[in-house]
Amino acid sequence: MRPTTLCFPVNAQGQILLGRKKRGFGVSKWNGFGGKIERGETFRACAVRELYEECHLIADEAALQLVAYLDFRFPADSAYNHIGYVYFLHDWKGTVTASDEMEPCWFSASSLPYDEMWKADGIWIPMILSGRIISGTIVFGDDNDSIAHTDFSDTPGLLEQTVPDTF
Ligand SMILES: COc1nc(N)nc2c1ncn2[C@H]1C[C@H](O)[C@@H](COP(=O)(O)OP(=O)(O)OP(=O)(O)O)O1
Repeated sequence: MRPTTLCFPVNAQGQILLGRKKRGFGVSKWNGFGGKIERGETFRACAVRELYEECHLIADEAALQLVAYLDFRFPADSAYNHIGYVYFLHDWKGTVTASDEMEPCWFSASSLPYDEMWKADGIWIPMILSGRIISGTIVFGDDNDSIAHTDFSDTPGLLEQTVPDTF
């Protein structure tokens, strides 16, 4: 799978905007907004484009706050293997509206719907909500859904890699 981005808008009350995925990878799960990078894009350009496509918020690349680098591994089906950069966003233009891909909803940071999210989200999202900047590997089980293993470390000063030109 091509490299991805994931963006979590955070409003002035500290609420997090999630979207319920209507189709594709992770369908029916709540998640941040993002998707696969397109040829010639930077990670930040991908994050800005996907945010607009999925909930119609308009972001400036410079406003994206990089908080995590994740390496998602699926030993049972390596075609799903991918990396992703995760951003918080506190400043945007426009109004949140649904798209054909996501049904958006604001959640209190202390009551995110982890039961209806990717299973590892309940491990790493609390880390970034507490202010940590992390890099991690998440290894999924044979069902490509349960967690076999995770490994996270603090990486202050995290920066995006150059986009590989091999995907
Ligand atoms: C496997 O664990 C994951 N956890 C979380 N929280 N988010 C994940 C995981 N794996 C992928 N993601 C994110 C990364 C992207 O934001 C989306 C997947 O993007 P998608 O496949 O929908 O990409 P698009 O380019 O939007 O899709 P189309 O090809 O349908 O346009 O999930």
